[in-house]
Amino acid sequence: MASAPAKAPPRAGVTFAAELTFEGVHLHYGPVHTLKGISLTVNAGEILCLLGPSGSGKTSLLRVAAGLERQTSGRVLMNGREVAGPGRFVPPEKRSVGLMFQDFALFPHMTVSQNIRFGLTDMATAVAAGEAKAAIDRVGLGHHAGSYPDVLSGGEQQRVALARALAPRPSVMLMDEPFSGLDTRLKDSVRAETLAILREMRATTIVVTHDAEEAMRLGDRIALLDAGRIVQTGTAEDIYHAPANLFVAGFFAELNVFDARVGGGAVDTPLGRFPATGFDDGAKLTVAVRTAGVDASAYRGGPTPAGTVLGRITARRFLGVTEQLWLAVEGATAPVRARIRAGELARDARDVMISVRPGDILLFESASESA
Ligand SMILES: Nc1ncnc2c1ncn2[C@@H]1O[C@H](COP(=O)(O)OP(=O)(O)OP(=O)(O)O)[C@@H](O)[C@H]1O
Repeated sequence: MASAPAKAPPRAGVTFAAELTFEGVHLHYGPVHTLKGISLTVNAGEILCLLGPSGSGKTSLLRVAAGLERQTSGRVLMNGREVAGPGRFVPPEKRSVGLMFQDFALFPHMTVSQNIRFGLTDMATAVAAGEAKAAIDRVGLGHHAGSYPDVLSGGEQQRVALARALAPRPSVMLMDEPFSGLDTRLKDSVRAETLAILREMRATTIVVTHDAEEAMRLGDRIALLDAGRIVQTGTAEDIYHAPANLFVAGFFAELNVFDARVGGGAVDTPLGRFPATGFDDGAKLTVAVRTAGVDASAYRGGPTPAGTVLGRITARRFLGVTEQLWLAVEGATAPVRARIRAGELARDARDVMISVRPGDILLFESASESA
């Protein structure tokens, strides 16, 4: 039998994952109605990303799940058992939840080892020491067990915070923007390693983020929050391909947006005429075209192929793999933006033929009409 690679990290202890359910949860902070009827189930062992703009209520929902905040109405259940509701409130320390915050919240006067053992007070000393050591080794910080947090890098502090949250083997892990304090280069590797550990532990996890790409990288599913309401829940692919509304579409991709009215089963936009299947003639639509779905090739005169419109480059910016173009197009009140592969358009191109990939056109009934 092949032996395991010498440097394989020790494996993380497995938790007993719980299903976590929110039922019609409302939360008021005085006059501020922060959560407006949240109903959501996070399956046992699932990693769910709670995504939304600043102030949408992500942290508040996490605090309700942890028991740090008591909702105004509605219920929270773990494995079908009410942990917060009209008649029952289980305090945070009795919920088997692990918490990890954006600033890591390590105790500066405690060593790495003491920080991790902090959450293991219910265990016999020898057992706690063993569990803490296993958690430290799993995040690769065995050599720093006796160090104080201030000598650790940001990435190392993140790993201590992760080990501390996971050492008691919580049934549910709640992570509030756990990577936002890290620089971009470090973020990718720390995120991948964290994900690997969460998968090993099989803890039910909610990760709060305001970054759609991060949510797509991490989550089995994503729940998108806007102003205290969940606007859509699904896999990254589901949401990207079939966003529920313009807000969701705009959260997942950069868009060009036009207003149009359906006529003859289609809409006319500055980028061409697109089919409007499923909408009534006369309906007012918002047409969103992902910038990554707009293509441009140099125009050197003569007739243009069907399905293309002409535009003039007003600005272009090299971004490494891609290039961003700003295009003046007849009928468009704002510059049309295109995200093309870098190097595909001649440097001297000025006038271009623009085409749009059908899969990148999204049609929504205009808010004023659907209200
Ligand atoms: N303790 C509090 N007292 C009063 N209002 C609060 C309190 N905590 C949060 N809020 C308000 O509730 C709303 C949601 O805040 P929350 O922190 O949950 O949003 P968030 O989506 O996590 O935002 P961010 O990404 O900026 O952290 C905001 O309007 C906020 O001002």
